[in-house]
Amino acid sequence: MYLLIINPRSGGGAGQRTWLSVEAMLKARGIAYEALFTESAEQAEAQVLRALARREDWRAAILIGGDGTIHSVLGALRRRGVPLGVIPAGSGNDTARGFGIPLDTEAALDAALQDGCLEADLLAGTGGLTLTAVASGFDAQVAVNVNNSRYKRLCNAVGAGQLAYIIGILHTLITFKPCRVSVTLDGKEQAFDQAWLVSVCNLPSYGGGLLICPQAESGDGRLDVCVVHGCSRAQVLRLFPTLLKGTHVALPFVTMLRGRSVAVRFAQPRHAIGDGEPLGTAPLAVRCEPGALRVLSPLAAAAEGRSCRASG
Ligand SMILES: Nc1ncnc2c1ncn2[C@@H]1O[C@H](COP(=O)(O)OP(=O)(O)OP(=O)(O)O)[C@@H](O)[C@H]1O
Repeated sequence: MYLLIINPRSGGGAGQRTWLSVEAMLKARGIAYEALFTESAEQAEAQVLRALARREDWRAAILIGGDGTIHSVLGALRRRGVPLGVIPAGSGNDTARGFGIPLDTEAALDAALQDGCLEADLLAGTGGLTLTAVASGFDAQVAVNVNNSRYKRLCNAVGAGQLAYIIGILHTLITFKPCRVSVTLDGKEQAFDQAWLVSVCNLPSYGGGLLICPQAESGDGRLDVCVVHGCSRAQVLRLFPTLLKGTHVALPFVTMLRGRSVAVRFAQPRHAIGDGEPLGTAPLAVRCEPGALRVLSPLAAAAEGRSCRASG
């Protein structure tokens, strides 16, 4: 029996449209499932826990939504053995990208119905559990500004969602002031002056494919950290296109770190987001929780040592 978890509102209504086509595919293939529509991020974890407790023969929890929806159910799936399948229906879909899950609905359903899964780490700490990245500073401020803006609604209404983020970057670039940050990695503290952002990653990309930590691997028991510091506004602006290929790692004002736990303390209050959802402005403390989640992934077949079977 499969549990389908659906956020109809994800991707501006893509969740509902995707569900309708998945429902038709499941019926056509004669696959047994129960559908659970989550009402809000706050209630989702309890809804999923209740559903999981109702029976013991769940083969997988297949989620239709974006990274924010996945974020809301991580607590229910952590260390539970029921693997997570993802049918992307968000605007960013960085979880799907990180696990090699196709963006096409039928191909993603195929990936969720096969048995190969990966043991994935989670980021635990400030704001609970995160699967993709905890971002703080400039990038989080862009997300907060875009979400609170009128231009986001205007851009979405004309089908130009990406444009809202370009406007958001320019808008934030004018107002944001870098400041000193202390980054304590596995107990060792380093300080960076004029810091723009510190991103703590479990998967390589955030923001819809921006490769902020291109070397990050979800199952290596480590978190990857990207610090952007000591650069001008023009250099930050030029940094964004390089994130599409992850070539920013070679720039002199970018420092990449790797470890098991990290604490981030900016000299000024700075916003943070986890899986694209707001986490507030408190200092961050994040640790890697190895193998806390099983994810159904087409990459499982090629992964040595960290692949698992959904039925096992
Ligand atoms: N489980 C849930 N059920 C209902 N609503 C949710 C749930 N989780 C989050 N939400 C709300 O729905 C919004 C959209 O969901 P989601 O983040 O999955 O899609 P998105 O923002 O379009 O895509 P992405 O996160 O991939 O960019 C979230 O920002 C949040 O406000």
